[in-house]
This record gives sequence, structure tokens and C-alpha cells, in this order.
Amino acid sequence: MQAKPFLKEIQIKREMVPSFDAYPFHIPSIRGLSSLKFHPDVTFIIGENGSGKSTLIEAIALHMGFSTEGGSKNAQFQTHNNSSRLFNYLTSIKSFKKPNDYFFLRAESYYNLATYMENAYESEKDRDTFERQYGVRSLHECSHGESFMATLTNRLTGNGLYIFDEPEAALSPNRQMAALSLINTLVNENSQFIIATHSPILLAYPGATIYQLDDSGIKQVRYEETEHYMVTKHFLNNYTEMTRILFGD
Ligand SMILES: Nc1ncnc2c1ncn2[C@@H]1O[C@H](COP(=O)(O)OP(=O)(O)OP(=O)(O)O)[C@@H](O)[C@H]1O
Repeated sequence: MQAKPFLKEIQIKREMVPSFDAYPFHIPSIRGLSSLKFHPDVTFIIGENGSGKSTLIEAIALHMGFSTEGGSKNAQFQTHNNSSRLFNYLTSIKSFKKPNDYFFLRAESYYNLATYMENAYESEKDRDTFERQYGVRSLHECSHGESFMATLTNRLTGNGLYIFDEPEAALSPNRQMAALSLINTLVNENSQFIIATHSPILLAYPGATIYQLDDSGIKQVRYEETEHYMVTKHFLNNYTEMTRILFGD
């Protein structure tokens, strides 16, 4: 019997929702959602800005016991409270087996997480522990991308459930490819990923489930059908013409 996916499915307790006309239930992708099944290895959530990716992924993370701004499950902190109530209306189907490792990596609030970690590991001894876990002495003394990669490379130990919200935000194209390779290593070490992304590089992960959020709801799409793949490919192959069109020349 397979341990993965650790998180098999989420379901929305639709009968409990007070109104589908108010945030977050009025978002078209959430309004029609009853359940979502996850791939044992990698599930992507994609969609236009404002389509509800962060709202959905945050609710999944909160339901799993993470804090809004990310980190491991031990990182229970909050610098502000603007999470949606969606997580209160989720139930889930989980594996008979729990993962050994958990991490919620969120580009938007990564700075706050780094600050929380600096404060939580204050003494010299704690900082040694931190350095062993993250591979660097201070996340704030790295660039945004470097500290993101340090977390990916060193902190995630495998056999884990990892939820990422736009991890590419800090990463160069080369680092996105390095992240893709790390994700594959961790999948081979029995990990499951749920990732909201705009990255055509990350989305290339072979065999992943890709859910696209839009005004008509949520549907599963193939990599080559995604706007990320098609638009990027078209732009790069025709960038001179595209810039002329975009500039109205
Ligand atoms: N706290 C909030 N209160 C009210 N509306 C909100 C709140 N947070 C987000 N929204 C709205 O919900 C919608 C979905 O936002 P969300 O952040 O989930 O989008 P997204 O797909 O992650 O976008 P992006 O790609 O820009 O990060 C947007 O229209 C946004 O304006």
C-alpha cells in the first residue's frame, strides 16, 4: 500500500458556507469547488493573477496546521492577519501514514519567516542548530534567492509534505531549474508537493497534475495547454515582433 499522497484530497463543506457572494467564496474558482485530488508527487495550481491560487493554497496549508506566513509546523507566528476563512470550511482525506517533514514556503511572506527564524534561534548554540538545518547562519544575510535555495536545499529532508506558493518569485531561470531538480530529488525521497506557480520551468515537472483556475472554475490541463507554456514559447520565438505589437508600433 502506497503512503503517498500524504494529502489525497480536500473537500469544501459547501453546506456550511454562509454566502457564495463574499470573499473568498465568491472567487469563481472557489465558488464551484467541491473537492480537489492531489497527485502523489507534484500537483500544480496555476491561473491568472487574482484567480485564487494563494487563497486556495493558503487554506490547504492552514488546514494542514501551518501558519499563514509559512515555515515548518513549529513556526507558529503571525505578523498580520488577513488569511481568508476558507480553511475553516475544508475537510480532507489523508494517507494512513504521516510525512516526517512538513514545510510551507511562501514567497510573499518569506522575509517575515526569515525574521521569525532569526529571533527563534537566538543563542550561539541555537544558531549552530539553525546552520546545520539551513546551511547558512542567517537567512537575512543571503539574497532573497540564495536564502530560498538554502531552505530548499538544506532544510527539506524528504519524506515530506511541501506546500509552495510562487517559489519562483525569488529565483533566476537557472535557479528555477535547480529547484526543479531538487523537487525531483525530494519526490524520489518519498515527498509530495503542492505548488502554486507562474513558472513555465517548474511546470515542466514530468507527469505532474496541473489544475488551472479561471472564471469557469478549476480544470485539469496538460503542460503544453497552459498559457505559461504557450505564451512564453511564443514570446521567446517571436520577441522582436511581440515587442513591436506590445508597444503599438
Ligand atoms: N484579504 C482579502 N480580502 C478580500 N479579497 C481578497 C483578499 N485577499 C485576496 N483577495 C481577492 O481574492 C482574489 C484572489 O486572490 P489571490 O491572492 O488568491 O490570487 P492569486 O491567484 O494568488 O494571484 P497572484 O497570482 O497575483 O498571486 C483577488 O481578486 C483578490 O483581490
